[in-house]
Amino acid sequence: MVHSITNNVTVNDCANIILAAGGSAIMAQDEREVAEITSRSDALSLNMGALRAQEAMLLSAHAAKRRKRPVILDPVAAGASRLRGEMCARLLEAGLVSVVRGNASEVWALMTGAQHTLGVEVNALDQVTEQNLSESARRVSLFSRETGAVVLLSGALDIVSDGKCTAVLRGGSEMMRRITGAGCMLTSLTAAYCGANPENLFEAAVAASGVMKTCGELAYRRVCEEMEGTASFRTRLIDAVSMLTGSDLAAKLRVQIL
Ligand SMILES: Nc1ncnc2c1ncn2[C@@H]1O[C@H](COP(=O)(O)OP(=O)(O)OP(=O)(O)O)[C@@H](O)[C@H]1O
Ligand SMILES: Cc1ncsc1CCO
Ligand SMILES: [Mg+2]
Repeated sequence: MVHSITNNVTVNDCANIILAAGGSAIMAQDEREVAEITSRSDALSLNMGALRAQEAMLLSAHAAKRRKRPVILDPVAAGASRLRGEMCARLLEAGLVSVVRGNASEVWALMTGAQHTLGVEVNALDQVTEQNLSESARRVSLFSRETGAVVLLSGALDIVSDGKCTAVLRGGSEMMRRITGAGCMLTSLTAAYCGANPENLFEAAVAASGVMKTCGELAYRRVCEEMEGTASFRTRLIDAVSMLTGSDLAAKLRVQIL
């Protein structure tokens, strides 16, 4: 059971991907009930696209900490306004975050306080490439040690680190960037797997990254076969998660431990 405080743009996709993965979803933001809902859930997902629910986020995060439930932070557009960066910093500095899942611009903004992202999408200059991979992985690992949170930085290459071990996952599809919410869905999937595997959040984050990359490939293959576009891709992505088997995943998964 994942309790999500998330944005209105992608909330339905977030609920559906959790269900597709075998979890249950509850979206709740009212300050009078959130602590109770979090206490009864296995994981809490906080998405900065729902910044109006700041008080609810803090109440929920404290409830999760009391119950030792993992808290997954999606720092949506962390570099786009001071308020977003400050709220993320507040949660991180209070030790309320177990896993951070963001794109490169968001993670670098949290690390440096820089505000050069215009919106929710990654800035091309920030992206992880094969050329800057080892330096990027070093920074992600450092950020994980600084915050005590597992960090999942997503993009063409996903990097996952718990400060000791760092993994790189390749694959997925360019089309994942042409829909809104692939990142929010990855955050939701991460929360579902962290709720199911609270003893090993690094492994849970690697699993979420690997499932999303694999399903992005399966969905892309399907839309190409059917000559479909981005709206169908979004549907096919959730379809692929709901139909994925362990052997499909084992056959496709490519995890490199650095
Ligand atoms: N160029 C790419 N090639 C392959 N996979 C990609 C690419 N870009 C993103 N992805 C995948 O898309 C998913 C979402 O990651 P992304 O970094 O785009 O999130 P985001 O920027 O937070 O998205 P949003 O805010 O729109 O939800 C991840 O599974 C990631 O691996
Ligand atoms: C487009 C958008 N704006 C705030 S949240 C969100 C969803 C993708 O992050
Ligand atoms: Mg995002």
